[in-house]
Amino acid sequence: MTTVTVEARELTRIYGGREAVRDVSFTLNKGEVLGFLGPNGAGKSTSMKMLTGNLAPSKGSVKICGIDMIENPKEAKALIGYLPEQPPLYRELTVDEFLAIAARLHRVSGSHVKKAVRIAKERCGLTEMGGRLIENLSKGYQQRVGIAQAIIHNPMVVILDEPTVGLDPIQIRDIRNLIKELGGEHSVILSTHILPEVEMVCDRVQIIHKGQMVFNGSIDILKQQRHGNRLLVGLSRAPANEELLKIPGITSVETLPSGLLRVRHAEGGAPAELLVQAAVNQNWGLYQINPDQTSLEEVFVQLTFQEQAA
Ligand SMILES: Nc1ncnc2c1ncn2[C@@H]1O[C@H](COP(=O)(O)OP(=O)(O)OP(=O)(O)O)[C@@H](O)[C@H]1O
Repeated sequence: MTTVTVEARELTRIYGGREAVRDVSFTLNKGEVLGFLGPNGAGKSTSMKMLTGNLAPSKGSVKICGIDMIENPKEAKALIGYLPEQPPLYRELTVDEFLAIAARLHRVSGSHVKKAVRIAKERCGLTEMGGRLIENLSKGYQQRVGIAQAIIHNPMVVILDEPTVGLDPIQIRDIRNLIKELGGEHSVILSTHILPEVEMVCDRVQIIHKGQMVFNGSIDILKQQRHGNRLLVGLSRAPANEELLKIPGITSVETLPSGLLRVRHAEGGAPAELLVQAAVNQNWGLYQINPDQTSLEEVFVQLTFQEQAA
């Protein structure tokens, strides 16, 4: 049975008469990692703050495991772990000291604090770092400490706002792996402006643009959009485009600067086999044929453009 952990309904936030977030609704199930994707200024942080009870919505509601954030904020917040965009770290403390304080703030009972700190450190790859001052850690390790404080009370829902910003590629890879692992036991909402990050880490994605949701679906649907209806074809003795257009299903042919041909085909049509047969029969010198994927960036532009045009 799927357990709904987060239910957001028509979340709206108005700043000085301007809607920073408008009518954002979604549900999140146990174990899912949801990507909350959007360019800078789209309204991600504002949404994260409303979801975590740090900012009151102008309209709409949030329920965490069925508990209403406005009616029962204490109970609802206890089920959430939150890493804000600016991690709340006491840099002059050691990792152990800081995590012990975070545990107490999250109401972990005195006798369980030590164990909670140990488990959070283990899960975040910080076991060897307990005695180190936070200010002396690399940014990647500081971010791990930020995630460790978010999961110290073993919350149902973990909300991470742009957790990989400012990290180097290795640190980014490590943090993404850690987020994936968290998804097994917790529900995770990952706010990010990086499309490949969502593809690597998330099961589901929501795209927010100018405060409104423009896409809400499984990561597979987003990936399918990337495949589009295009093939990249290399022919060393390419015929005139008209010859290729005679192949059933092919709707257009474009020669790219690299010499490759971008062949578009009708929705559902798969002319690759016919094209290969024709190339062999007519000695066109076929040396490459593969799907021409739309980048996630292109998909994003298409989705946000559709929204603007609507
Ligand atoms: N306290 C505030 N007062 C007025 N406007 C605000 C406030 N906080 C955010 N905004 C505006 O609301 C919009 C959404 O901001 P938000 O920080 O939620 O976006 P974001 O997607 O998280 O972007 P970023 O990744 O750059 O933080 C922006 O236009 C921002 O300028």
